[in-house]
Amino acid sequence: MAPRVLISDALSPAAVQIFKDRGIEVDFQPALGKDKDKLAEIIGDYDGLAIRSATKVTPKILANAARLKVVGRAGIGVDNVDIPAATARGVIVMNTPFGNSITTAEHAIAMMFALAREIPAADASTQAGKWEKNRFMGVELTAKTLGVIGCGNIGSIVADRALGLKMKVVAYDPFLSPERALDLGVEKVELDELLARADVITLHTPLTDKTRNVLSAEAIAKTKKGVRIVNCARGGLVDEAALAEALKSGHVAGAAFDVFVTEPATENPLFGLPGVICTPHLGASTTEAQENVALQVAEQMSDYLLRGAISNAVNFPSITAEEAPKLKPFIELAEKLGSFAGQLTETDIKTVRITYDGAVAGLKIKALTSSAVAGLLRPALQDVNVVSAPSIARERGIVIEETTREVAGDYESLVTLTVVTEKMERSVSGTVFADGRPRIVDIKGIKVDAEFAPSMLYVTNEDRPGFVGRFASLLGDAGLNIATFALGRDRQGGDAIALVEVDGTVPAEIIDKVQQLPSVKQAKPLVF
Ligand SMILES: NC(=O)c1ccc[n+]([C@@H]2O[C@H](COP(=O)([O-])OP(=O)(O)OC[C@H]3O[C@@H](n4cnc5c(N)ncnc54)[C@H](O)[C@@H]3O)[C@@H](O)[C@H]2O)c1
Ligand SMILES: O=C(O)[C@H](O)COP(=O)(O)O
Repeated sequence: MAPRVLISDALSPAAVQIFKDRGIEVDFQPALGKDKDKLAEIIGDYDGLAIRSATKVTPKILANAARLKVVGRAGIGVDNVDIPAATARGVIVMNTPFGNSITTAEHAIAMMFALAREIPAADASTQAGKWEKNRFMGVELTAKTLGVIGCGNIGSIVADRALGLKMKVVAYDPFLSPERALDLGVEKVELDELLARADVITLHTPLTDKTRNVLSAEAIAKTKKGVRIVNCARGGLVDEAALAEALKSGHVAGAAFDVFVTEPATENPLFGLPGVICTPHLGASTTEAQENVALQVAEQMSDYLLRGAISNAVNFPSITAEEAPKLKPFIELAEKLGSFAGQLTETDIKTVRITYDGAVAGLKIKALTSSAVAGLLRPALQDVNVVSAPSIARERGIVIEETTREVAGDYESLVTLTVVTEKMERSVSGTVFADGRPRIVDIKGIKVDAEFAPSMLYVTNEDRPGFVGRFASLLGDAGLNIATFALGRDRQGGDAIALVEVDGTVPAEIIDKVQQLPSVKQAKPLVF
């Protein structure tokens, strides 16, 4: 069945065409994001949800989204998506981190000019027939200091444009390296120095616990008298009430805001104050940027839904379309090794150790580890997948350790999963042969060679004559056909293992009878 995608925000229709061209069914309902009840009602029918900022992907929406595999944000900020809730439900969340950066930077520069020359007020006055030539006395930007708070993708484009305007640029960003600052031609400073020196301040950070109210009443008090403030990043970076006071007192000469604490902003402390210019979250709204992000998100979502390739996911490592087919058999192997160990583990898992030997060590092992952990947890928790597994394991205090060794041993690639509980430590290893099928090759240090089959019996016993005959007769008498039989032992007369593929499920009473056979230590049904 073709995957189905819902577009619930005003994306460029270019996205619809991409989905169709890729063979994905698509419903374009650009106003649906504002109707959360309707969205909750229909989201269960879709594998993918493409959004901008109007759709709020809440735990309630996710709870109804049984089929949902991916949320694609045509834009940058994913603060309208509950990422932990999506991750816990195994939903990939991806964005388009660069597609609207230039456009948004241009909006910030436009806002700075609009403030410097009071263009909106001058326009309104002129069109009202007032010709107030003496009312509007602007400031020149050349040689003024621009303070950039957050010098990432957008902040650095703004800095570049400002340098082109012959401004001096100082930047506050704890993650900006001195080398990058030098490359950009900006001066890296602490926040207090930026506040003291900037004629214009522009914000370009995400909204986090650290950046909320980065321009608080206290910070605004440290700015130069006559400073102008531009916010085209996120509402909440500036204390709106404190800024309103500073505008009224004349300490701040102007503020140009594209984003607000509450959006849509129908009322706000800044509205109507002198020197205030507002736009309705238009930073990314140009034909070019919207086309970029729509095309990109549709490609990314299609690649994931059709080929398992992951790019720009905020809750999972990237996997390219080239890597995906190479990873696929190893993802299956890791997941099955995890499942094998999970079905045999009855007590709390403390640590999971995964070792990648040989060629597999060069693949995206994060994805493999996540698959192994998903397989391991699934016997206990049905609702876990490769995206949610690491966070669920973390919540349960399970330590995950990974080791890679590029040198190959007996196998070109070998994946070994070791589970440590309070009572025991159990290892299982597997590989993928040229046929692309995963195989178990070692259990607790005993060599075997078995494929994973839908219904299997795992038996450990003492290596004594007669076991195989008795065991096979027991299954035969019960009408159970043995499809494949893999045996291994550590030494003659030592510990032995049998991994047996049977047609159909093995009834519990037969497992009990196997368990009672002489020399048998453990008998366990396994399903894959
Ligand atoms: N108005 C719009 O329509 C619009 C459009 C696009 C993006 N945005 C918003 O613009 C913001 C920036 O986007 P970007 O693509 O440049 O992001 P980015 O991740 O490339 O850059 C953010 C920068 O902020 C810095 N930062 C993080 N914490 C900081 C802190 N405590 N103090 C100072 N700096 C800090 C980071 O180091 C990074 O360099 C985001 O919030 C994004 O959602 C708004
Ligand atoms: O984070 C973003 O990309 C911007 O805030 C743009 O939001 P929008 O897609 O709703 O215009």
